[in-house]
Amino acid sequence: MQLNDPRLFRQLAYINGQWTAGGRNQDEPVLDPANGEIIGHCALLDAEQIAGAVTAAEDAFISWRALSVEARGTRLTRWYQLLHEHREDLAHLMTLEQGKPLRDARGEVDYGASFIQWFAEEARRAYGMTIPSHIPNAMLGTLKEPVGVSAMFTPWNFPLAMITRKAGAALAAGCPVIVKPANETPFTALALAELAERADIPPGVFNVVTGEPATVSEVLCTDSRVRSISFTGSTRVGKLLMRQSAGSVKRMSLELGGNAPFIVCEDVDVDEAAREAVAAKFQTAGQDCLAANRIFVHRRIYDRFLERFAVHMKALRVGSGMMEVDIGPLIHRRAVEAAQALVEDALDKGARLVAGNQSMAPGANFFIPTLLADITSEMRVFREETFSPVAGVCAFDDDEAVVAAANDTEYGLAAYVYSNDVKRIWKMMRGLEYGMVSVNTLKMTGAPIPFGGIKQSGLGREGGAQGLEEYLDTKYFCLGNMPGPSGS
Ligand SMILES: NC(=O)c1ccc[n+]([C@@H]2O[C@H](COP(=O)([O-])OP(=O)(O)OC[C@H]3O[C@@H](n4cnc5c(N)ncnc54)[C@H](O)[C@@H]3O)[C@@H](O)[C@H]2O)c1
Ligand SMILES: N[C@@H](CC=O)C(=O)O
Repeated sequence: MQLNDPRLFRQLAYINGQWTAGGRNQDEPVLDPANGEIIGHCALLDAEQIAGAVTAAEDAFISWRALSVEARGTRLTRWYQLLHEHREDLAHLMTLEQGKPLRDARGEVDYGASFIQWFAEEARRAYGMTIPSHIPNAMLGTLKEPVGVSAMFTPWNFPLAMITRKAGAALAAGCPVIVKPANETPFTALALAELAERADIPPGVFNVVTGEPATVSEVLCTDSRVRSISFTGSTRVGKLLMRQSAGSVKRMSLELGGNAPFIVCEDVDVDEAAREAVAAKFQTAGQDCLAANRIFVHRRIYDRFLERFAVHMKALRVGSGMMEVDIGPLIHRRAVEAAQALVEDALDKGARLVAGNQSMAPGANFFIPTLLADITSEMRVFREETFSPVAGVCAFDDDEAVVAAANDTEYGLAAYVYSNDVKRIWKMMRGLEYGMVSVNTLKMTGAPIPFGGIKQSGLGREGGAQGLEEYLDTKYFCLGNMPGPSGS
């Protein structure tokens, strides 16, 4: 691997400021999804080593929380700057292990770094309040205090930004962090640890543990010293972590699956809406919790929309993320097989294949963008998060029915509406049971916004002022028998 700074490529876990090999030196290979070649190995820590990370974080909590908000902010700002200085290396590492096009990986470094900068500043505004007293001669109020050791499980689709969106908030709030990156993408996380060390984030404050997911989650979710669990990934694993954490009643932040509806009304520019829908569907090869999963198009423009969608979709270049492409490989072969199974299920149940020829795939882990028309709610492609470049489209006739169809899912993360009629937009936006609704634009995320879902898409919010709250407890105080305003 050719990095400008080879020290960013770390194959050991990072605990208490020490690069740590697995128990009995155990490790596992990490593969390049574009060609299946081994990029390197990551340590498989045992339960005792992971408990050691909790001890280190708990010890570090005392001095980290005691630092002034400026002192923590200075270190976070330095970390943010280092991410920018090493943008190219971080993007290369990310493309190697995740597969996304280099251009997208560079975008993710910028996106991920922006959370660190945001929270370095936002922590200054962790205000408590005073409360007009109902008790004679008492002063009432609240303080904000860090929750304590925070463990975070992060996914392979955004190996950098999902760490910084959680860790930036926790560190700024005064909480030490233990990150468990996805086993598919540990190297970006370990490079972040190297940069955290260079930014003078003290030992024990930012730890990265790698290992068997079940071993790591068993330790971190059941240890009562860990006060908060944050997870981004599938709803299935989110529920598992909730169950594991219930015994020690932890703070839970969950950013789980989505099944985003993308609603296109008949009053829009059809070609433009089709172009946007293609971008919304195929970002990160469809492996994105915000990806448009069910595309509802008004019947009056349905045929033209399908035609324009197919044109824009076919223009997408598929290949290794190291080349000039729009779509890289899926994360592994299982994901390709899962996509194929979704397509077969839809075709068996009457969907129409408009475009998508899998025989053109440039390798075993690639999936050619596929467009299915006339999907129905009986099909898996409608009910499940496809997490692949498979687009399902269906026609609608009236607004109330489309909102009801869009809400016909256990998920509630993001929804898109395209229309030029402000009253219609407002009505749909209020009716959609989603944590985030984006109108006439794809670009909705960023550090200042409260990212998150309702229903089985999760709990809590990341980013914005709300993102900091996830790592703060409210302490109420009542000072009794105080002198009155006159000093009496
Ligand atoms: N919301 C997101 O950003 C996001 C990201 C990745 C995956 N997903 C979901 O995952 C599905 C496909 O991905 P998959 O097959 O890898 O899903 P998965 O649920 O098997 O795994 C998702 C992630 O969870 C981790 N994981 C698995 N078991 C765990 C455990 N016991 N403790 C802690 N972590 C554990 C894995 O390491 C992996 O990184 C998609 O349908 C999508 O819903 C969502
Ligand atoms: N694309 C999302 C991450 C979920 O997969 C984001 O922008 O945060």
